[in-house]
Formats: sequence, C-alpha cells, structure tokens
Amino acid sequence: MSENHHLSCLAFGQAVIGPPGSGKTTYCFGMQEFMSKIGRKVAVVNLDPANEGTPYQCAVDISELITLADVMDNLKLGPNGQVELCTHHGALKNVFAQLAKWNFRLAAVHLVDSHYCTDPGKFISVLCTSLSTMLHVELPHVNVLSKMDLIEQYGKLAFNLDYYTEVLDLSYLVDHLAADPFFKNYRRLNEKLVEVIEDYSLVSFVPLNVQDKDSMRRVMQAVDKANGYSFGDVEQRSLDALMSAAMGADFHFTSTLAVQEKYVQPQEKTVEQEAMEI
Ligand SMILES: Nc1nc2c(ncn2[C@@H]2O[C@H](COP(=O)(O)OP(=O)(O)OP(=O)(O)O)[C@@H](O)[C@H]2O)c(=O)[nH]1
Repeated sequence: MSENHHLSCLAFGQAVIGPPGSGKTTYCFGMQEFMSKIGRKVAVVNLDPANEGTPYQCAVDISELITLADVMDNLKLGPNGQVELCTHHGALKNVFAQLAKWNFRLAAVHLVDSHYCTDPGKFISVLCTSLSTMLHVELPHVNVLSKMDLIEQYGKLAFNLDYYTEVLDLSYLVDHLAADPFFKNYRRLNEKLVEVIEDYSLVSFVPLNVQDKDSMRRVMQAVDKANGYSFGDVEQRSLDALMSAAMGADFHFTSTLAVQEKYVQPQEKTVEQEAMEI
C-alpha cells in the first residue's frame, strides 16, 4: 500500500484478507485516509472482482479486467469461496509470491469480526481459520479483531479481552464450551483443535475500531513491524500531531485493558465478589 522514499526499489504493502463482511473494504478506506493524513504515499489495489463500487480511491481495480460473472461462467463456480482462497487454494499465494519477486514487502492483515469472541465455538473456528491462513499464505501476519465497537453485539464475553487477543490458555475455553449441553459430546474434538493452535503458538489479535485513530495507529504500527517498513522523522511528527488532536489523554488503544473498558460492559459482580471487595 505504501512506498518508502529512502528505498526507491522497495514498496511495502498490506494484503488485506478475511471472511465476507469482516470489514476489509472499510479498513482499506480508513487506512488509506489515515496514512494519507500522516503524509504516506498510498495506493490501494482491489484484487476482488466481486468488489463493486469501492469507497476508496483505487489505483488498480481488477474488476476492470475481469468480472465476477465472467469467472463464474468460465470456471463454473458459484459466488462463494473467499475463505478457501486464503486457507487452501494456491492462487492468492502465487500472487503474493510474484509481488515479492517484484520487491513488494507484504504483510497479511487478516480481519475477523470481533463478535465471534462471544461464542466459544465460533472463536475456536476463528482460531483454526487464522492459523491455517497464516500457514498457507506464508507472509508476515497481523490478525485483527475488527468492529471492536460491536464486540458484545450478540452476547457477553466470558473472559477479559486480553484472553482473546493474546490467545491465552485455551483449556478454559474448552471447559466453558463443554458446559453447554450441545457441545458436551465434542469436548475431545475441541481439546485436540485447541492443542494444535497452542502447539503452533502463532495466533494473536490486534483489536480494531476503524473510527478510532489510536486504534488505526496501533494496527498500522503492527503491520509496519511485520513488513519491515520504517518511517522518517517527518512522518513521526505528523503522526504525533494527528494523535494529539485525536484523543483525550486518558485513553490509549495500546492497552488492551483500556480497549476492554471502552467497549466491553463490566461483568455483573456476584455476591461473593462484592463481599470480598468489602
Ligand atoms: N460498527 C462498525 N461497523 C463496521 C466496522 N468495519 C466495518 N463495518 C461494517 O461492516 C459491514 C461490512 O464491512 P465491509 O468493509 O464491506 O466488509 P468486507 O470484508 O469488505 O465485505 P465483503 O466485500 O463482502 O467481503 C459494513 O456495513 C461496514 O460498515 C467497524 O469498525 N465498526
């Protein structure tokens, strides 16, 4: 997405991937705006022919070359299959490998809807998809929990936010799931799945709310670290100026606890907890 002036032969980029509706278009639009504001040269390339009427300024749009209808007709495919492109199919991986040959330093930015954290079964499945995407696309990788402002839209979190972002001891998640009579019979399967995730020890998440500049900065810096982009003094000064104008002194997205306090409703205390505090 962005160019580094000091290394004219290199370009740095984010390969934004994730399931349908996870917020990729919104993220590209927000990141383009955010980076432009701090003086970074940005070009967004749309590689999804099904993506119509993108809100961001597109430097290259694949739908000018091929449409979804053409692909479906020629290859006898249905309209779905977005996730498999990242977990199984070779096409996307080949595109990234070619871009690497052309000196693009890419990091994958994998977005998943944060409300999956409120359902332990879905969260295990998100962990599996994230891990197989990381292993398949073979790029430096940043997993992002998108739409933080909607995290508890469909239910409450059973654990603190850092439990989900840091992917801490998953046995608690399995226990929690086993308490549900529907999932009781699948305990062994879930234990094995989380064992694979823990053995690799690769998956963690950065929380994101695209409306929040501090949150965008945190994701941008995680991606910069992943793809090796380093910026100069001028950009740092623009970033400092933007951030000081953007947020109150009391809130920083760098702390997961602060993010939790902002977006997660406090748990109701039990009588025992109230008594302990007294
Ligand atoms: N509240 C809130 N809504 C968001 C956020 N990010 C995305 N959305 C909404 O989520 C919906 C899906 O977002 P998109 O950006 O279109 O998702 P996508 O991954 O590009 O979707 P596909 O192109 O269908 O794969 C839209 O209605 C967005 O407005 C966010 O941080 N907060």
